[in-house]
Order: sequence, then structure tokens, then C-alpha cells
Amino acid sequence: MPVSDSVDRDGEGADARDGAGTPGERPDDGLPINELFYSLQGEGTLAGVPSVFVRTSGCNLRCWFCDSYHTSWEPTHAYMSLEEILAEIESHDADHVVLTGGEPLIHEESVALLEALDDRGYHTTVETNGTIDRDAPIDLASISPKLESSTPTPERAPDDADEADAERWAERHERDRIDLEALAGLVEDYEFQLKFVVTDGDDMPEILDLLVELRDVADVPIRDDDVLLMPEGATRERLAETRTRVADLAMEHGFRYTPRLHVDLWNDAPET
Ligand SMILES: C[S@@+](CC[C@H](N)C(=O)[O-])C[C@H]1O[C@@H](n2cnc3c(N)ncnc32)[C@H](O)[C@@H]1O
Ligand SMILES: Nc1nc2[nH]cc(C(=O)O)c2c(=O)[nH]1
Ligand code: SF4
Ligand SMILES: [Mg+2]
Repeated sequence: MPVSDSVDRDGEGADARDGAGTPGERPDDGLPINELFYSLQGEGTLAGVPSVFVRTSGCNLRCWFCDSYHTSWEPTHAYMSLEEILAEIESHDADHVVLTGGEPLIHEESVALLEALDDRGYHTTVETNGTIDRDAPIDLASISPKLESSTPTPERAPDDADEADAERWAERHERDRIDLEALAGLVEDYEFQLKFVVTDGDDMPEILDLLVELRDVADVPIRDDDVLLMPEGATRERLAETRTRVADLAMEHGFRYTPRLHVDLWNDAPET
């Protein structure tokens, strides 16, 4: 695909790793794009829907299990102008666009993209970690708050990550991963789903506590039906270890289970 062929594999655009801007070839209305592809929505209430995925680079968190390593731990991307992004999206025959990352809402320019997509009649889903609330035309806020089990530690870091980098990020990730005010703003302003990455039963008390807190501060109801448990696993092999356990937990607590269809179908291939 043309987009991914032109990404900065040497990581020169590394400023995006802190969510800050990247100097150089950045167009005024552009975004650092890691990949842009057509696939089936693999997760959540819209699983199975043909969609164009726009994956921005750069994240304000560092989940040890991040399945998009080249948008967080080692960001690689090419800047694309809004016009180029829209042309690429329109070259696919789809009504749904999924804006993801990295964390797409660290970029102010994501708002202009969402506005342009709204003008053109697209249904937009934004995949977000829930730490940033922006005012934008979003049809589905797909919020995945990060649990303690996502925090990197010396024993729990991506294989390729620099040890010092992981240590440095542990504290920041732990500090920033939950922002109740941002979460409340997102659920109040948008149609939403809360999609938790779960490994085992140890994750459940934190999810239940967070729901109590969020239900307390948010002005809208949060139904058990709005809560989805998603098995941790970037590969078929790993999902085979987690998914039945997570399905059982969903049944036990009356929450939804969401598969990771794209992993079942295409494993961890890029642009799927
Ligand atoms: C790469 S993230 C990008 C959007 C945003 N930064 C977030 O975390 O929601 C896209 C989705 O993949 C999920 N995810 C990332 N790594 C995963 C893994 N190893 N297993 C299961 N889900 C994962 C995230 O929780 C999120 O729902
Ligand atoms: N097929 C497919 N569905 C997805 N839903 C959310 C994704 C993401 O990375 O945000 C994703 C993805 O990467 N691929
Ligand atoms: S918040 Fe999302 S993109 Fe960022 S490190 Fe975690 S899973 Fe990856
Ligand atoms: Mg993904």
C-alpha cells in the first residue's frame, strides 16, 4: 500500500512518541500516519463491518502489550495532509472509518479530519485510551481505559523495547492511564463502548471499581451492556490462552465479550 510504503522506518519522526509535533515535512493540516488500510472492524459492537482504518502515530501511554508498537514505543510514520488522507479513504468503497493509533486524540488535527469525514457522510469510530476528550463529530467513541495490568515493568515490557525506556515510561504510564474527567466527558458527549483489555480474573476488581467511580461522576447511564471485555493477545497463539477465560468472566459479570476478529482472520499481519 502506498501509505505504509512511505512511512519513516528509521523513526526520524520520533517526536510523535511524546505526542508532540514532529518538525520537518509536516503540512499545516497533516497527521503522522503509520498505516491506512481497508479491513473488517475486528473489535467491539461493530465487529465485522467493512471499514477504512486510519492509524495515527504517537501515544501518551506505553502499554507493555501494545499491538501497535510502531505507533507507541517506536513511532514510525509519514505525514499526510488532510487532502491526501481523504483521497486515500475515498478510494475504498466503505461507509465506516475507524480513526485509531497510537492515540489519535493527542493530535488536534484529528478534529479537522473527523469534521471532513462527517461532512462527507461517513460513520466514524474513534479508538481511544480515554485520557483525552476533544470536541469532534464522533459517531462511536470506542474507549479502552488502561488497567494496571497494562503498565510496563522491568519484567513486563515489549521484546524490542529499550530497558531504560520501559523504566522511564512505567511511572508516566501509571500516572496518566486513567483520567476520570476525560472518561466522563467522552461518555457524556458520544455514543460509546468501554472496551477493557483483560488477561484474567485479577483485572476484574479494577474494572468494577472504575465503573463505580465513572457512574458516580458521569451524567449519563453506563449500562453493563456498554462494557466489553476483550481478551489480551496480539497473536492467535496468545488469544488461544486468554479468550475462553475472558468469555467466562464476561458471562459471570454480565458484560459483553468482544472477539478480536482480525487476529483470528489474519493473525498479526500489518494493515489488517
Ligand atoms: C492500538 S490501540 C489504539 C487506540 C488507543 N491508543 C487505545 O489504546 O485504545 C487499539 C485497540 O487495541 C487494543 N489493544 C492493544 N494491544 C492489545 C493487545 N495486545 N491485546 C488486546 N487488545 C489490544 C487497545 O486496548 C485498543 O482497544
Ligand atoms: N481489523 C481491525 N480492527 C480493529 N479495530 C480496532 C483496531 C485498532 O487497532 O484500533 C483494529 C485493527 O487494527 N484492525
Ligand atoms: S494506549 Fe493504545 S496505542 Fe498507546 S500504548 Fe496503549 S494500546 Fe498502544
Ligand atoms: Mg489493532
